[in-house]
Amino acid sequence: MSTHVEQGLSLHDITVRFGGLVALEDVSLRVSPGRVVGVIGPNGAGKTTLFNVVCGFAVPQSGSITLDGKAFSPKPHQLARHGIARTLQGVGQFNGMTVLENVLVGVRHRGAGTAAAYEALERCGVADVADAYPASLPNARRKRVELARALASRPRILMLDEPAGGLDGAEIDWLAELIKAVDTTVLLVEHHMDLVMSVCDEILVLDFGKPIALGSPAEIRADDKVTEAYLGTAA
Ligand SMILES: Nc1ncnc2c1ncn2[C@@H]1O[C@H](COP(=O)(O)OP(=O)(O)OP(=O)(O)O)[C@@H](O)[C@H]1O
Repeated sequence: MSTHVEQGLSLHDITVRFGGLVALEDVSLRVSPGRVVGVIGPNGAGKTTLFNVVCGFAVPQSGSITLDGKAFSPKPHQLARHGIARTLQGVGQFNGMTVLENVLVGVRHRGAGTAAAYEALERCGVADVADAYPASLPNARRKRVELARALASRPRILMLDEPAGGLDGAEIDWLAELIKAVDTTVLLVEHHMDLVMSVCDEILVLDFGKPIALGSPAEIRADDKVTEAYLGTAA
């Protein structure tokens, strides 16, 4: 008799429709503990929708999600309770709070405190702006603060939504090193192919909502369907 329980986050045959448009069609994905899993695809492929499903911002018409083998219905306000932290495409920070106060929002519920917030800010190289207001910072620094906010809760699953957006080469290199160094499971939705290829253990490729490939970076690079999907768009 097997007592094996599937650890981590799994999506099973997820379908999401917006009216007549199928944004995700029968998408399955397993995000095992400690892995960095990337989701890529041309514009409109369904990447953000998949991220939104895991965060509870979008509810699938069919399919299911499990967390450590148990049925999971994500709710945005309950993610922290399940050890899931996310960054958003924009930099969703409260402008009326300082950088430190923003990061504390991520740790307060877990009984940790200022030390954990500073540790995350230091790790992301932005402890020097702890007392600044996010709006006064350049985009790249704000994105680092957003990462610090997510990391400060010491999540077991870190979800990153287009973290490379708007960053230059040096910042993307820094981000790649950070993702490789975090000892947590990562689900990364990203356009920047070099970043995805350099940090991911496994990559899911979506095209018009359909999963067209799943494999290691080397397998994805060599997959003709993936090349076709990208060459077939103007992006
Ligand atoms: N709330 C919504 N209402 C209607 N259609 C939507 C909604 N959200 C997404 N879509 C549509 O679903 C499809 C998938 O969109 P999604 O944003 O998930 O793709 P994406 O891969 O993240 O694209 P991009 O790379 O451009 O960010 C697109 O055709 C999009 O127009």
